[in-house]
Amino acid sequence: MTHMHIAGSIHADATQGGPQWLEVPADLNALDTKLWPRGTVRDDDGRIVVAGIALTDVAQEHGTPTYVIDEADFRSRAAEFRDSFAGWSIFYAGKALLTKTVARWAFEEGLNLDVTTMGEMRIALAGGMPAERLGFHGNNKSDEEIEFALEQGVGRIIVDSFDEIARLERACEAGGHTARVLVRVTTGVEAHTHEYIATAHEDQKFGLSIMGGQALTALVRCHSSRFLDLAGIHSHIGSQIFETHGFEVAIRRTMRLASQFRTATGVELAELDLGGGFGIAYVGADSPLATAEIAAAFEEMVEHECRGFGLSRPHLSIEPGRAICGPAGVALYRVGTVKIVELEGGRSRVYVSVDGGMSDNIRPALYAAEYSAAIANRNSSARPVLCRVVGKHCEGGDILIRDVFLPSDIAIGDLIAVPGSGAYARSMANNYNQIPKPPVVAAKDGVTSVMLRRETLDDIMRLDVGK
Ligand SMILES: Cc1ncc(COP(=O)(O)O)c(C=O)c1O
Ligand SMILES: N[C@@H](CCCC[NH3+])C(=O)O
Repeated sequence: MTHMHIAGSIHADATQGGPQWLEVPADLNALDTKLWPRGTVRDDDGRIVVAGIALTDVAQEHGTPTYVIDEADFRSRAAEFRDSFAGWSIFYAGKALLTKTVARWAFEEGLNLDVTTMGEMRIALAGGMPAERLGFHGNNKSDEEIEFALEQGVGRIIVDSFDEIARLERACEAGGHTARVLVRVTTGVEAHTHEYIATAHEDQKFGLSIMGGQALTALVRCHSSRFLDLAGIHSHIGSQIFETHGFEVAIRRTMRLASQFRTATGVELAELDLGGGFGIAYVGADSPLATAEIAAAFEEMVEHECRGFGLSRPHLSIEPGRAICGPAGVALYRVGTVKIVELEGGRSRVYVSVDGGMSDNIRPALYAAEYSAAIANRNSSARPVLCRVVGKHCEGGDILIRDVFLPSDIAIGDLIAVPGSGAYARSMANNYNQIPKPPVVAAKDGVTSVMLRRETLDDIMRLDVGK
């Protein structure tokens, strides 16, 4: 196999769609610490070691693809939010990654949990998260979900529409419950992130508009309901956000809304929930703020707006998901084929196919999300080659990593580890091409334990009850 004419082996070439910013790494064996679970190293044999266990051993024990979650890393990030945002309520967003074990970790670290469906509620409760520590989200909660939440004593329901308010009141009346609610509002903030994960601009499905007046109407409506106990306002501007400006605007607009509510009712709202959205590093060029910096900025912004509107400081909440579980997770794949595709002008591109793809990580296909990767089973002194890491699905867009430098001796059987895979990978996994979903394995002190077992083809076959 020759790599003589591989474009991008010298530098990333924009004419091939290679990003200009992607620098040729000086040492492909070095691990950029901001991308990997804390404490990840290469051992003397060149194997990547996460939480004290070599990924080669993980692959041997659990097969590939597999998601590995470093328990200590998850817990340390949870604790960082708890400690940096002292006095705030932290709701870990279970949509990012939820298993019973993960719910228990969140609980043990003093966090609450944000859930969006019956399934998430059931897993959270089964993991020992007390119902009163759950915040129930969703723009189309079913009667069944609402009744279940009320019966279990879910701590708060974040209402998203007038239909839901009416549905919730009916369920409260029928079951003799009172529901503590927050009203999810759209602040009109254009969060600097992918369109599909920005959630506060006007023209999308979540929340009730501040600008259009529905948010205030909904707050007053909940306040005057004998079945609802209005806690306050909820705003979530989007996800994978690196700067605080969008939050600043959201805080100003929600505080203004709280002040308008006070004018309308004479009552000050007790709580403001600012949602999640804190970005993480997927590639070297990403530089997220430290949790403590975000907390300090938020405190200052809230204080400023409270002063401006003459409001007392409400109880504050946030809902980080990705920032807690994302960096804790690594996806492990095995290389199955390496193909050199000839391009125009005598150039070529290296396609490295792994044994997973868009069924276990839909994010690159859905959001053009970027990832990085490293060979996990060995060191290599071969020169860096710009590669495209692709999956095994029947889809040209089944690209896991569009551009990444890997050593030119990458070969069949090598293990590829993709950091930042703890969030929204397994939780958004699907069975495209009837591929079973990979397991999620917790790693701690050199030992792994399966949190979610690998789906089997039998599981999939059993669903097919046709003749
Ligand atoms: C209401 C709500 N809260 C919290 C989150 C968690 O977001 P992230 O994982 O970006 O922190 C989301 C997802 O975007 C969400 O929709
Ligand atoms: N699923 C999105 C983010 C969260 C959307 C939920 N509101 C992602 O993978 O980045």
